[in-house]
Amino acid sequence: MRVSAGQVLAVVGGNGSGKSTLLRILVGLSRPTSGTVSGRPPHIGYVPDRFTAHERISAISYLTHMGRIRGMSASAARARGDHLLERLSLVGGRNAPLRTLSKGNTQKVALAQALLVQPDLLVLDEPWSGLDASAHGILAEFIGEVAARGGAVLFTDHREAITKKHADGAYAITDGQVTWRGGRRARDRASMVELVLTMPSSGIAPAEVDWYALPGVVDAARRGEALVLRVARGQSDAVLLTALRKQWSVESLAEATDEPVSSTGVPSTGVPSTDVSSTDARRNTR
Ligand SMILES: Nc1ncnc2c1ncn2[C@@H]1O[C@H](COP(=O)(O)OP(=O)(O)OP(=O)(O)O)[C@@H](O)[C@H]1O
Repeated sequence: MRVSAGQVLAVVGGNGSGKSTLLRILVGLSRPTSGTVSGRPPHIGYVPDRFTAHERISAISYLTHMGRIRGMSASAARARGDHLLERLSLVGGRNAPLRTLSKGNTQKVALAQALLVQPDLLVLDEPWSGLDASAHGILAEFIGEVAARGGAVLFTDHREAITKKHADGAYAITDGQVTWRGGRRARDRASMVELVLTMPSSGIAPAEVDWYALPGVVDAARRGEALVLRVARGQSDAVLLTALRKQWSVESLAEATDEPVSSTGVPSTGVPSTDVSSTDARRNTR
């Protein structure tokens, strides 16, 4: 199974087929008996299928606490938490103790905690369950925003209509086997740009850059003298700025094609996509 930056993917399958288990393995909460996960990005947002909140702590105190655990300052975490709860229209208010919240409102707090730090990978286990119609729209906005920034999103849902509407593609789990069900690549393509960098005419060699460490870069490869980067549209300005500061010249910037720029690529310290492979999943490569 492969989850690329900028993609929104669904995992579908019947009750008990192993969707939640696969997601827990992906985020690192469960260890697979066999198989590996590679390329997990630094910031992962996760909404579990069950979010038990029998706590006295208020919604905003909980979010502030979670933000602090993830390295945010208390004031930044509180401000971000407030912003997210406001967008989600939390009924009961930010100061409501978690244990007094309804299922849907608890789900909103779970969603907010996953988005406190902008995630490179957002993993949502049946995120629509319990949410009302207006919150459905906000959830779709959040998913779109993460993907537009070059993050990957993976979610589960039982309903075909939800999967078709929100995902670029889907993996299905049947009898312990993960298979690619296909999908569209439109969002992925539209949100990627190809940036071609060359040596400056001054002849001064540009500085080395770990391109994969820059947010939004999903591919980097040499093409002759040039360096070709595939970058999420939302991050292309920042990547461009870094390139110019490191003495590269910009030859072109265009909408990316469907194909990766190269299969060989530039050696990286980070990996731009997350792979999950197991004895079973390996038989079904995309
Ligand atoms: N690959 C696997 N090998 C062994 N056990 C598994 C595997 N995948 C899932 N299970 C077990 O199957 C049970 C159900 O799995 P899980 O909760 O992941 O299913 P699900 O598809 O999310 O179900 P639901 O749609 O009802 O939420 C769990 O007890 C889990 O430990």
